[in-house]
Formats: sequence, C-alpha cells, structure tokens
Amino acid sequence: MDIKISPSILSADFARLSADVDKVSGAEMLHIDVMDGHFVPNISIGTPVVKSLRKASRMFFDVHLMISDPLKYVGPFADCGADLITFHVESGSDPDAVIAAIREKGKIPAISVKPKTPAQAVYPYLDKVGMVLVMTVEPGFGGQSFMADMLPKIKALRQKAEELSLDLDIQVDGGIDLNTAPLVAQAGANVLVAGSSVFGSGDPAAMVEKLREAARAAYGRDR
Ligand SMILES: O=C(CO)[C@@H](O)[C@H](O)COP(=O)(O)O
Repeated sequence: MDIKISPSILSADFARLSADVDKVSGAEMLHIDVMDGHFVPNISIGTPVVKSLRKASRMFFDVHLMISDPLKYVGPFADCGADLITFHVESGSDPDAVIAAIREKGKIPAISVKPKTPAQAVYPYLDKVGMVLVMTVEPGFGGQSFMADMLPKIKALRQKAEELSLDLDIQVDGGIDLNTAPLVAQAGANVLVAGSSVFGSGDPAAMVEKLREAARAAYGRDR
C-alpha cells in the first residue's frame, strides 16, 4: 500500500492558512477538520474556508466531517472543493445514504470510527468506501496523546480488508508523530493524519517527508 501523509490544518495558523498549506504541498492530502460543536465539543471551520482554500491550493482535500448530520452537508462540502469526504458511523445519518450522496457528487466516501466504537461497526461498508478512518484520539481537539489501544483495531481492519481482497486505505488520526507513525504503519494503516507534529515543527515540509519515511519502513511489519 502507498503511504500517504495528510497534514491536519487544525494545527495551522488560521491567520496565515494559505501560507501554512503551501508549506505542506508535498504531502499526498490535506486534512480539513469540520466540527459542529454538537457531534464533538468544538467548532472549527465550514464551507467558506474550504472554498477559499480550494482557490489557493491544488492539493487533494481530505475533509473529515465531525458533525451530527453529514447527509445534509455532503453537497455543500463537495461543491466547495472536497475530494474525499469522511463521515462518522456514529453520526445521525444513514451510512448507506451518505455514501451514495458522496458518490453521486463524484467524490470518494470514507467512514470513521471513534475510539469506543469497534471495528466491526464499519465492516458492512468496507466494500463501499475508499477509506476507513480510525480515530486514535477522542475527536474534537488537536494535540492529544495517541491511544495505543487502537492498534488492534487497525490490525483487525487491515486483516478484514485483505480477507475481502479490498485495496482499502486505512487512515489514522490523532497523536501521530515520529514515534507513533511506525506503530500505526506496522499495524496496517497507510494514511497518516498529523497536525501538531507537522505544524508545530520548525520545518513542516521536512516533517511530512520524515513521517512518510518512518511509516514506509514499518508498514505491515507486524502482520
Ligand atoms: O480530528 C482531529 C481531532 O479531532 C485531528 O485531525 C487533529 O487535528 C489531529 O491533531 P494531532 O493529534 O495530530 O495534533
């Protein structure tokens, strides 16, 4: 599997967002966290910011909807520039309807699980999405510590994808840095979201490269 790095703009300087995004243009994706203050206890950004960023960047936009009613917002986020849209299996929308709405817009659907939700909750959707996101922190805030007890969940999902012969991207999000990148890659994750480790470093572009190399060297070693 290709290793992909998706820097999370939640840790960028919002007053200099475009300049910060340019610094990580060597990454495969740009992770954009959308929080509604209801599904998670924080409010981040919405469609106007994504629309403006779309004009300023040619990166692949990986939009993570941490919102209660993703079905209502798939259209607006797709129209303003998302390339891939992740929603939560725990949200209030019907997963099949959300996946269909994302596909109808010609975008890639992805489904996410919070730490307390078992991997099995997304098994019925694995052949319908392009990516599964395993949250490795409770969603809502950047800068939290990686939850190592999520490693078996990553392994179970990679194993299930292989059993089903699916070329599935498995993304992880929360507490990813040079220490944890090899652990998640070893367990079978190939798409790594990183916020504070990238934007909090002196050289975000170099950190993207280092994270990719660290994950590449460890990918699948555990299995
Ligand atoms: O979705 C979230 C938080 O809910 C993330 O995308 C964070 O932005 C990751 O930040 P770090 O843990 O890498 O600082």
